[in-house]
Amino acid sequence: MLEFDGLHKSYGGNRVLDGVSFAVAPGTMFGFCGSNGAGKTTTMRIAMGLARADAGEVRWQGRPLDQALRRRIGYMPEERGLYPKMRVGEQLAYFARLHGLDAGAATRAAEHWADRLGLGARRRSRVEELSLGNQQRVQLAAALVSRPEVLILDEPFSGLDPVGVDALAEALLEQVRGGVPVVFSSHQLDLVERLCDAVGILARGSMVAVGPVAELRRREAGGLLRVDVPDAPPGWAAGLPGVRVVAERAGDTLLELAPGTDDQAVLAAALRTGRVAHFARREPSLVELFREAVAEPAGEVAA
Ligand SMILES: Nc1ncnc2c1ncn2[C@@H]1O[C@H](COP(=O)(O)OP(=O)(O)OP(=O)(O)O)[C@@H](O)[C@H]1O
Repeated sequence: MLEFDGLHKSYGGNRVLDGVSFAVAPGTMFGFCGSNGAGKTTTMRIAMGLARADAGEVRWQGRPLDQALRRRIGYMPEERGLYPKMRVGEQLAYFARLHGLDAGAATRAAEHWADRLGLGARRRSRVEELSLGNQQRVQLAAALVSRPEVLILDEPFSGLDPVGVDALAEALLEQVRGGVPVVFSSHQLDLVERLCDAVGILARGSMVAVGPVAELRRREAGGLLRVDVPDAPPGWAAGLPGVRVVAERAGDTLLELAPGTDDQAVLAAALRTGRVAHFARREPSLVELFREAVAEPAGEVAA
């Protein structure tokens, strides 16, 4: 297990992390989500020893991370970290050697990952000559080239075109199939939902939701009901007790039911308007879960 355990971190009076805990099992992909400034980068930097936690620790296979263990981690920093003048192939081989591969193995790994990430034709180019998206591919190759046991990636998908996203996603899934735990931060929730076994949402200094996406969606599904009543007049559900109309378009209506509200009463009201084309509980999307999770509780906003 890769375990983030009770991380606290303040910068001056700004409390950024207030007990961040989550775990990533070997062979699983974890999507690390949260608003801008929530503390995702800070959490990853603490894991990599680039920032110091005020309290808490990060462990891999039960051992707190130290510099020796960190050499076994592939890390993609948010600020990126390539040498602009170095050629792509040399750079990748250099990173591989830094992580302990011998010269021959480092060159082979550099070639392999350049090809895998669609950079084969650019191996002799200087990094500064590449587009931003291609520099990003190099950065990812740099994280993979040392055959890491763990991958920690800060927004690896940002700025990639759809082909680049697919190449990166396939490379990461292959690592997962090989038993590597992968944690990556992202604002691209569709990707997180598609790729990740589990997701964590960071807000107000701690993880406000953690678990498999399907489980989180099921857990929150209780309140949402989609009713399609094509013949109903606009506002047909507005006065129903315990019901809030979330959206309504030509009779296709999304309702949020307060706890304890009888959905059969809603069905009866729907039938009174005429034909009911659809009536079902609806699971929220990850975007809706995210919005809900990061929203300030009403009391705190007032405060
Ligand atoms: N070295 C630092 N000194 C002071 N404040 C910092 C430092 N690093 C981060 N912070 C603050 O910590 C908070 C969390 O920043 P962080 O970069 O970890 O967020 P994030 O979740 O990665 O955001 P984003 O999604 O925008 O990348 C922010 O308020 C930021 O200003």
